[in-house]
Amino acid sequence: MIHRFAIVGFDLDGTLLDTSGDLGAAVNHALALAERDAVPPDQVANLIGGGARLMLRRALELTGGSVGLDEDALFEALLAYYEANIAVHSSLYPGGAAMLDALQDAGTQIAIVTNKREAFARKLLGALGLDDRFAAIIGAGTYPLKPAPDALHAMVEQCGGGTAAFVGDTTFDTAAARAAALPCIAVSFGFNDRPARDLGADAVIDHFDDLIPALSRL
Ligand SMILES: O=C(O)COP(=O)(O)O
Ligand SMILES: [Mg+2]
Repeated sequence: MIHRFAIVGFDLDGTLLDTSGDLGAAVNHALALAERDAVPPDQVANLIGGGARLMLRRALELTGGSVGLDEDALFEALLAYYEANIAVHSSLYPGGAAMLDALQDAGTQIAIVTNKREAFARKLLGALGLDDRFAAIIGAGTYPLKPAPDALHAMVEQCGGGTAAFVGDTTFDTAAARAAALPCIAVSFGFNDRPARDLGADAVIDHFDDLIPALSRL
């Protein structure tokens, strides 16, 4: 046994996948409709983690506020653009494929819990040829968003129960894991809303090669 967990859950944006290019393009599409400047690529990561609505709100705040704008219409435009361009610049972080293989070879069930809309999460994972691997894919739509623990409880249930750990990149993930009483590992290469060592995780990894060793120490 390489680690003690029957289930390892992953956050999607900024944890398993670097989606900042496509999310950034979608948010900048909405900003352009509002005649706002684009958010520079190095600032896009700071907008992501609490769902698409919060991403748009944060982008509008950065570029002059939302007074006088039809935020609902901008949000719909953002979603439509994102859905049509969901996997143009998105890919697994380095070492992700080998790490998922190693977990599955060891008999571990892998799952996704994301604040991204579930249909989008499934479409993106499908476009990358990854959707068949996961025992559960849970996105926004059915349960309250992370940091609420509900989706993590549902993940364990959908995987048939057992000891679980969660891997994430923001305080939305670490707080959800804490609330669900699951051990949590933070990745330092994602869209961290605080320095990775301050996210409140049980361990921090800088590369997916270090995930299984970190799980085995929990
Ligand atoms: O949609 C978001 O803002 C974040 O999604 P995530 O939960 O996969 O990081
Ligand atoms: Mg994330």
